[in-house]
Amino acid sequence: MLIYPIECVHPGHRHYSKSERTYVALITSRMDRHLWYFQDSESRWDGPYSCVDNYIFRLHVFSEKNASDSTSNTNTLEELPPSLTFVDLGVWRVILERPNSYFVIPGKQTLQLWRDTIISISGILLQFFHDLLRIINPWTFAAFLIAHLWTGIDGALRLHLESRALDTIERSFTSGSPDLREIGLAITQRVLLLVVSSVIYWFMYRIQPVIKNAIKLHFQKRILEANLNQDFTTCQDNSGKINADASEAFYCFSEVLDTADLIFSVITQVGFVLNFSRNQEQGFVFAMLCIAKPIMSAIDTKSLWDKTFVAHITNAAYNRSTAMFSLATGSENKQEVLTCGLEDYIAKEYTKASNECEGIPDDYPSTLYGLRNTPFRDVCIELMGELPTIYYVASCLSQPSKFSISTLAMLHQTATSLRWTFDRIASQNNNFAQYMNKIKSIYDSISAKHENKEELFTYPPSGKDRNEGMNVEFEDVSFHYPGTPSNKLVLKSLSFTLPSSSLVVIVGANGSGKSTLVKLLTNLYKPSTGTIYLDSKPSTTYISSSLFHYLALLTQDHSIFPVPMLENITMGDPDCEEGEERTRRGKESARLGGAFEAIEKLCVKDELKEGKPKEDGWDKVLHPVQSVTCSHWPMPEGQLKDVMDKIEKQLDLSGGEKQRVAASRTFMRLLSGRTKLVVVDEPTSAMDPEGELQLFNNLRSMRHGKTMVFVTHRFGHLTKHADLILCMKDGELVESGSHRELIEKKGEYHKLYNIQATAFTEDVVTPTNPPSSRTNTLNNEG
Ligand SMILES: Nc1ncnc2c1ncn2[C@@H]1O[C@H](COP(=O)(O)OP(=O)(O)OP(=O)(O)O)[C@@H](O)[C@H]1O
Repeated sequence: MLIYPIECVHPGHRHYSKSERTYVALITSRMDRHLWYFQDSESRWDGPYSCVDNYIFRLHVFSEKNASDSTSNTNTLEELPPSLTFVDLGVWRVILERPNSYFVIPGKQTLQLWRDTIISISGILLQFFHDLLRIINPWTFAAFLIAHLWTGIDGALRLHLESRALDTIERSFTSGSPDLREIGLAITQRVLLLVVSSVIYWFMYRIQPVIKNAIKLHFQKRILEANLNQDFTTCQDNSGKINADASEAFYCFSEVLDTADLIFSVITQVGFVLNFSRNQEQGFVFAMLCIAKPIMSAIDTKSLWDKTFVAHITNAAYNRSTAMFSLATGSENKQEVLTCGLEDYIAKEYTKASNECEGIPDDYPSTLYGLRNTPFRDVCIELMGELPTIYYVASCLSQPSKFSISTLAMLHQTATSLRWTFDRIASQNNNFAQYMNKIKSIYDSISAKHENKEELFTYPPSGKDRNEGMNVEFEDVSFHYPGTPSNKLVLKSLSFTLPSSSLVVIVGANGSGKSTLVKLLTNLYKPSTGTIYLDSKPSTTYISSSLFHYLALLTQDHSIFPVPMLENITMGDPDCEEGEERTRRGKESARLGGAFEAIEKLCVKDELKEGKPKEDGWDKVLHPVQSVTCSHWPMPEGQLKDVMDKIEKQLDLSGGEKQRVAASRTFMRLLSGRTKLVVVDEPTSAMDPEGELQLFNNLRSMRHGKTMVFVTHRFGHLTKHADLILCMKDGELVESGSHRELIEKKGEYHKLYNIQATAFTEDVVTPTNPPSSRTNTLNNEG
């Protein structure tokens, strides 16, 4: 089941109960109600964030009319705090920090940005280089550094040699007797410089991939560890997501080196200019005029990158056309698009929406922001660029005897190099700030902290009987999902006890809080108020990892991992000793979970591995990570395409079979013998009735020494075995007791139960089972 990109989302999170996902799909596919629209709070931009960073976008509800009448930008934000302001640029709304004063000295902001960036990142930069020195061999590091810095000297050296060569040639022409030795020496030096530079650049580009890979692997490992150490609550929160990209670390390094080169270039080139101008009358003035334009454009850039901002698309028609485009192109939507006959509808809606936003630019906000400048500034800067030539021509006209071709050529060369270097400074300014932010975000991510600071004890507590399941006690527990703006309670004042080794069934209507209860039971979330006691100690006082060691959780959201099928199952008990025993247990678990036959069926001949008869289904990786890339897409017909198709070929299992694999993983965990609490949350939605019955029977057969909790809408198989049934409604525990007690109460449980019972008794009418003799199978169970 898919959620279309035009979806209803709670602000700040994207979670639904299982049934809500269905309702959203229904609402969006029928289009007969309000169209709920969500502005993506994740489309964030790099930049030095401060208060804008955590600004939460509000859910905005458009009526269908609003959505179609949407060429104008709509204000989808909560009232902005006074320190923020916004500007609409094309389809974008850009939220910025309000400037302290509208009169800004040109260049002041740029200089402030440099200062702030340097102050805020100097510590991190030191740590970054300290880490790099540990990752990269010091000799390679030094060689790479020197090669990089060479690019800074290279320009000035070339200018120097060129000036010497030109000077010698001019002197030869004017004197009438060429100084061949001098000319030869100048040319040789220049050739030597070219050779040395080429070798250095060759070396630099050769070792660059090696260094890049070492840095990426190092930071990838640290990001992986940070992700693994992150607790569930933080990981569910958008702002807590670890989004850092390890490959960026190398580019950050490269950016720091580029900046160092640049500084070096500036110093050496300015040095050359000063030296050169010492020998030329008015040379110094000329040099200053050369750099006036680049300096001016460097410090007075009207760029968005030197501002703290968040940009988001507020043009509803634009968002709608994007949504329609993704509906048409996403392979995950294809089935529903075809079967609902949505082709014409999507094409029509796309055209309608894209017509509405025609002519409204959607370029990057920073580009659009730059276009707001008046032409006056550009004209002034361009005119400044002409000053050196005007100045030189004027001085030649006033003193023609001083005219020299070589000086003119050199001054021209110098002016070009200087301009180029200063232009680089203008663009480097933004890049440097961006990349420094990236380093910061990488380090922020890898130092993400655990939420629970009180963890004191390891589970199980001393004195716990090995043959007993976990005792669970809820004392006045309420819960709201962290980050939900309204703090709406999803569970309200729950108090109950699940005795050790009992079999408990939780029932209730959709959205009543069953799965949330499961997340609290398994310690994924902590209660907002109240206490959960696990074997008489508050759950928050246990070290989470030690507690998880004794838990087994099976839900319908379990996934197939991108590893071989057998490993997919044996990962249920990572502590199981490698080798034959692990394989035996894996296969035994597959039998118990009902996945054995499905996995055996995966046995196929691997056409690429010549001579290898058949690949074992147990070794098959169902959803391998993408490993193939090609030069053309789609690949033209031919042998190369055949090879690619074979590499790409994938097998798949049915939904029910995948659930069986996930169940097998849980059995692997149960076979470890240490599990004390088993929680099963509707894991059989896609299974056939026989498979479901078998799974529940197999789970029950292993209940010795375990407390077992089942969440289910299908009561038949389980309730008659339950020691305790908890019936939930709107986040409250409305009834609890045995099946018989709850039926006798004639309350919520009785109502839910009877709906299922009636469905069976009214519909199953066969010649051997005439209406008069209908049997109420389910009621008889009670
Ligand atoms: N991650 C989340 N953040 C915020 N609210 C959530 C989150 N997950 C669920 N909810 C809300 O909590 C309520 C209870 O959801 P829960 O999944 O516990 O219900 P349920 O009883 O398991 O429903 P179903 O039978 O449909 O699976 C729902 O109203 C849902 O919108």
